Amino acid sequence: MKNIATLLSGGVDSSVVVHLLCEQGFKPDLFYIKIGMDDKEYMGCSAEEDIELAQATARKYGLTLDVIDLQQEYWDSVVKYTIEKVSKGYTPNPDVMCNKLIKFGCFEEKVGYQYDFTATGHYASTHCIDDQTWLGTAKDPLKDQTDFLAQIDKLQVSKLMFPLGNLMKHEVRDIALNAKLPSAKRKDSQGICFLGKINYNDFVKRFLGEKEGPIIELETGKILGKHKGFWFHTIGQRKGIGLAGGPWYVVKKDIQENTIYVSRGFDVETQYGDHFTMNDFHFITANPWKEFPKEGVEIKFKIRHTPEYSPGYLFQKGTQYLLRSKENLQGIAPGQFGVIYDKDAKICIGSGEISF
Ligand SMILES: Nc1ncnc2c1ncn2[C@@H]1O[C@H](COP(=O)(O)OP(=O)(O)OP(=O)(O)O)[C@@H](O)[C@H]1O
Repeated sequence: MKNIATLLSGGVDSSVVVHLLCEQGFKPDLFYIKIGMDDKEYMGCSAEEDIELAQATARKYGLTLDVIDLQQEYWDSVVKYTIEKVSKGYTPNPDVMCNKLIKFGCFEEKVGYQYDFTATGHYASTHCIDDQTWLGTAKDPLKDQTDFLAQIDKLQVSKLMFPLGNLMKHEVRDIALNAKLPSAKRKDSQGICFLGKINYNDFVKRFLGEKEGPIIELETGKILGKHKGFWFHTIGQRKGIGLAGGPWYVVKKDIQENTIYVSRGFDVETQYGDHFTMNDFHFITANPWKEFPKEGVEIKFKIRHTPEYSPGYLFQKGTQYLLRSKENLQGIAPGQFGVIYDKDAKICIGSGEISF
């Protein structure tokens, strides 16, 4: 019998994982990971509510729930990475790092290593091809979370179980309602591990403060207003720029000068690009392409958390990888991960940070 650790958040998805595993005859040990600060200013009381719901689920199935405190580790790794990137003008992705370093990193070192598998409620799948485990996409394209998992490694993926990968979200909700799970009627969580629970700008302000700088129209050079620090803005951003007569989009940032450049209009050319390079490209399981043809390898990719996979070509240039998109892309922001899939978007091959 497989020995399974299950990461339980108190939300609907991971509770359904517990239900499905028990239905299959497993008796998983359940773990809630504490990653936020106890500081109420940051967290409100949602962690307490999460833990109560997780405990209720554990009781319902007669399983044990342990709370694993990884707050310090989270701040030392994920928060540090986030602030470092933001201060250099990049657009970080804390969720990607939380999965790699915390949920499947520190947790594995402290607890997970004692188990054969770790199960989570991520919408993703695993596939065994040629004796190796590969990360696969989820059946529900709206819920697929492989882009958040695209920095995990071969060892991590080989130990993971994603029991929801073959289900649509509405099926998961139905299972939760029919099984009368304590979390059945809970709303979906909104992305970013703990940052989703606080105001992102307040969080950034606490670390980097404010520093006024100009907002300039790219095409005319006209100063249109002021911003409070380039770190509050990201390429492609439309909301929260504070200018009248829009839509305005952030199209460029000058970090040295603390200047934000914007363009106006629904479909302005300066918003678009069709290629980017990635540093330190990370293959999850292996590099499936022994050689890169001159015309590139045909792939699908994502540069942000969207349901669509975009078509493009991947090229290798020394230690860097270059992606050329078949379609124009809006808001290519350095720091985001370019996540690469096979051409049918079935396997998530890996990811690399988009460089300036
Ligand atoms: N604090 C936590 N402790 C333990 N596991 C967690 C925690 N947060 C998330 N997870 C695990 O990671 C998975 C994906 O997390 P995400 O934040 O995307 O939640 P979700 O898709 O809304 O899932 P859920 O409905 O279970 O909260 C969860 O299903 C769960 O298995």
